[in-house]
Amino acid sequence: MNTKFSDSIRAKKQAGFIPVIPDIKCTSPKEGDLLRGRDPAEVAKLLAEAGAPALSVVTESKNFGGSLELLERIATSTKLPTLRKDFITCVDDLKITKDCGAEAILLICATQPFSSLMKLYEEALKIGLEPLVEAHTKEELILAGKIGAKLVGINNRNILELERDDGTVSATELLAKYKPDDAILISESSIQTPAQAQAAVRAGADAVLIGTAIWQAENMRECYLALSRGMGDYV
Ligand SMILES: O=C(O)c1ccccc1NCC(=O)[C@H](O)[C@H](O)COP(=O)(O)O
Repeated sequence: MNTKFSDSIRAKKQAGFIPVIPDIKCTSPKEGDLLRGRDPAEVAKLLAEAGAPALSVVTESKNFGGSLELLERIATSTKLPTLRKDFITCVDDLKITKDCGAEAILLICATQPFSSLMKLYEEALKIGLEPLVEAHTKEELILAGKIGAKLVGINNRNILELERDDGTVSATELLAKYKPDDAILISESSIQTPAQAQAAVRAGADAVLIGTAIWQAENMRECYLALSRGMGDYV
């Protein structure tokens, strides 16, 4: 059985690194094609070998070019705990995610009312998936606390604008203090440099989730290593 998503993040942090979760995303609604001919599963392998504690795979197809097949390929080939990022709306989505071999599932506060979020949260735990509850405002972080979330994300961008807005790490700096006390906090999106990854950690994040900067780097491995050390002038 794979290590739990949250345990893997904790272990990387205890080893003295910034736990950087690479986001395997084929297309960015803002930047276009990120693959540029590369096989995303091979990239996932490369980043796993560079020391990633966990992976995120965007499965939404229309805007991000993802798929469940890709999730399954990556979850089964890397053996790293894998998060499915998509707009999850029903219990069937959870079962399918588990069947693909994922360990964690994204639940977005902005996309549904409290009652359905709560139901999905409880069902995810029953099925054996760790729910990452994603917030973009103070109110949503308070909601995450009411749900009892132990894994919380601050998306520095507004996902309802499909990543076309210019988020910055200052969203994490402003909001981190509202996260539930005992939750692991992940700062997501718009982190481009080691200094920004450091800033997220200084603000209270336990981990960062980074896609575009790694995909656009000339040397993905070196970029990954610089981000996880929080230093260097890569990117
Ligand atoms: O995060 C979401 O809510 C989400 C839901 C469905 C599809 C995609 C979604 N987000 C995309 C991302 O997670 C970003 O790619 C990720 O945070 C990395 O951002 P960046 O480093 O700016 O590419």
